[in-house]
Amino acid sequence: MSQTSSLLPHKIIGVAVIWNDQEQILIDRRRPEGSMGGLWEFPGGKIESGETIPECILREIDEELGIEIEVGEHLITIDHTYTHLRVTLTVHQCRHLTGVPQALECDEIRWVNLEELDQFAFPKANFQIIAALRQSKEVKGSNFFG
Ligand SMILES: Nc1nc2c([nH]c(=O)n2[C@H]2C[C@H](O)[C@@H](COP(=O)(O)OP(=O)(O)OP(=O)(O)O)O2)c(=O)[nH]1
Ligand SMILES: [Mg+2]
Repeated sequence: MSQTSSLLPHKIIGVAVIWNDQEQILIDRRRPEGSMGGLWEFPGGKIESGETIPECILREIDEELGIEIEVGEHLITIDHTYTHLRVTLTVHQCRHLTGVPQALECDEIRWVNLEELDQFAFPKANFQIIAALRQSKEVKGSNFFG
């Protein structure tokens, strides 16, 4: 890690890996303008003061996609330093409950399976999330809640 990382802005982010009944995961493409524009991500966003991570995830998913989810177990927490920014991504396994996802704050959304994730361009920190998802599937022999 670079010695100047403490001078960078630091964002604390709650991130949702949302599964549906077809064992697919919801991903969204960031808007073209702005940081990491055009890259795919797992939905989520910045924690607000007084919130827990599960509360942040529930709020962000309602704001960004207009759906209701169940926030399940913690998958992984990643601390990653980009050139301009440090992020702490706390990732939870989640289950889609109700509502059809809408691209309210992103460019595009898709349901994909674990194997298909490699076909999409994600920010660098996400390689660890995807690796953790694959490992979790191997260990448990199922994706989630299964
Ligand atoms: N939601 C989400 N963010 C990710 C992922 N991977 C990754 O590096 N990030 C980074 C991108 C952003 O810098 C940050 C997410 O915060 P955000 O979406 O609220 O931030 P933003 O830059 O879009 O919004 P803002 O500061 O302009 O309000 O975390 C991911 O899989 N999901
Ligand atoms: Mg966001």
